[in-house]
Amino acid sequence: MAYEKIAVPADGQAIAVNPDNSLNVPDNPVIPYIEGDGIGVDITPVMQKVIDAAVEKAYGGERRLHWMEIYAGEKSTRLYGEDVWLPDETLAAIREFSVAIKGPLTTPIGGGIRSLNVALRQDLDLYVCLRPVRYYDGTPSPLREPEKTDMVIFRENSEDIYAGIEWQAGTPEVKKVIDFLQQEMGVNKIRFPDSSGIGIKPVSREGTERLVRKAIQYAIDNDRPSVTLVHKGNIMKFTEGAFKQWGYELAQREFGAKEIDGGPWCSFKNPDTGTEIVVKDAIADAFLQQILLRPEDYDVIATLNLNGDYISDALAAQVGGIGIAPGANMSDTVALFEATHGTAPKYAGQDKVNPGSLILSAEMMLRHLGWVEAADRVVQGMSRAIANKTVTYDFERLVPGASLLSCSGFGDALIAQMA
Ligand SMILES: NC(=O)C1=CN([C@@H]2O[C@H](COP(=O)(O)OP(=O)(O)OC[C@H]3O[C@@H](n4cnc5c(N)ncnc54)[C@H](OP(=O)(O)O)[C@@H]3O)[C@@H](O)[C@H]2O)C=CC1
Ligand SMILES: O=C(O)CCC(=O)C(=O)O
Ligand SMILES: [Mg+2]
Repeated sequence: MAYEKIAVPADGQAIAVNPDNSLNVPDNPVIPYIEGDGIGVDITPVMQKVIDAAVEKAYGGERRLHWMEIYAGEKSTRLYGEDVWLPDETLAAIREFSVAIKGPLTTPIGGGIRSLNVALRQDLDLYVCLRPVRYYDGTPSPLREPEKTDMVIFRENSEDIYAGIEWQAGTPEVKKVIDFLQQEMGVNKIRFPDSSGIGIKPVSREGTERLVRKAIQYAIDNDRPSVTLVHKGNIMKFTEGAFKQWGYELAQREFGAKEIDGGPWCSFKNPDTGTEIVVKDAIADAFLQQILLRPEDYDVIATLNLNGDYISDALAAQVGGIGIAPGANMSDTVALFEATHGTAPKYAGQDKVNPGSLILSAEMMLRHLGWVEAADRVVQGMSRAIANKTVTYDFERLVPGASLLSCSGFGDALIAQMA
């Protein structure tokens, strides 16, 4: 496809998706990347340098990523025009090249601009937000035994209140919605109808099933002992309660799970290893205290969009903070890797923040490509740099005796530790 502002590297090749959704990865794949707003300018080049070094060390020049810049957010408005936050060709490039990575993008609070991060997920139907949470030795943590936190979050990425269906208080539109609810639906529980904004929370069986299916399959493929459906179904019965119900039904119907002691928990044998996988559920508020008190009880987490957003940052804090928490947004054919944190605007351009989150997101990307030798080197470099206490400000302020490195300095320390 011909692009207007995107320069496709002449010596790179597109990753192809096979009919069974596996990837056909050439040795010179083109990887589209969005630099990101705020600290994107600091962390993205460091991530690229670390990943290039890991690939070089692993494959000695036989394999190389060909980075291709694509645009979204403030940089896009400078290039394409002041109202163009997410150009069509950015979406087209991610679709064409199948695997991409992005820095964080700003979403102003209130006002009319909706989240570009959410828009990317919705437009590309990247319905899984995958966020693994694990401990690296030496990382500062508020827990006594942080190594017991080892979870993988599957956050539903396309529905829930993130669908952005809402109307502002005081507008004719919200009045129409409230009139409809009161007059035609018999609703009499809107406490202050004249000054309410209204938001809608769609949660479907299809959306739930495709997410829970991925979470259970991940538990099978990675020999994990449990999948926990996290919801607030006691209050939101037909959305979060239905998510739980549909999740259990799917586990029984598609994976042959059987109820334990009359249910609703159920379990089945991993077809690959024969070990038992338990499918259970937890109510979101109780879950947030359980992860602090008994993190070892939880492995794979399947949850709705808003819960997943909260849980991601809370769990990240247990093992060092959002500065090193990685993630990916995935459909069956496209994967867009991204840090869990945002644009941290007060640190933008200072070469200060931790690039670990984006680097570990790229490490997930290498694994997704099947380039495990390079991915392993990234983990090795990260583990050793942290264990050596050569860290960025966020860790340095919490670790006695640590040496303070800049964002780029940490990238270099990580590279120096790779075999
Ligand atoms: N996927 C995305 O692109 C996301 C975008 N956003 C957007 O980002 C903007 C800012 O959001 P905000 O709520 O401030 O959240 P941020 O995640 O940007 O920052 C919150 C705090 O987290 C810490 N932090 C974040 N990133 C790093 C890092 N790389 N290294 C070390 N510490 C880090 C800093 O803590 P401290 O002050 O203690 O140093 C920072 O002040 C908003 O517009 C929001 O919508 C938010 C989340 C995700
Ligand atoms: O899009 C945003 O501005 C925030 C998104 C977010 O917090 C997340 O995806 O974790
Ligand atoms: Mg978030």
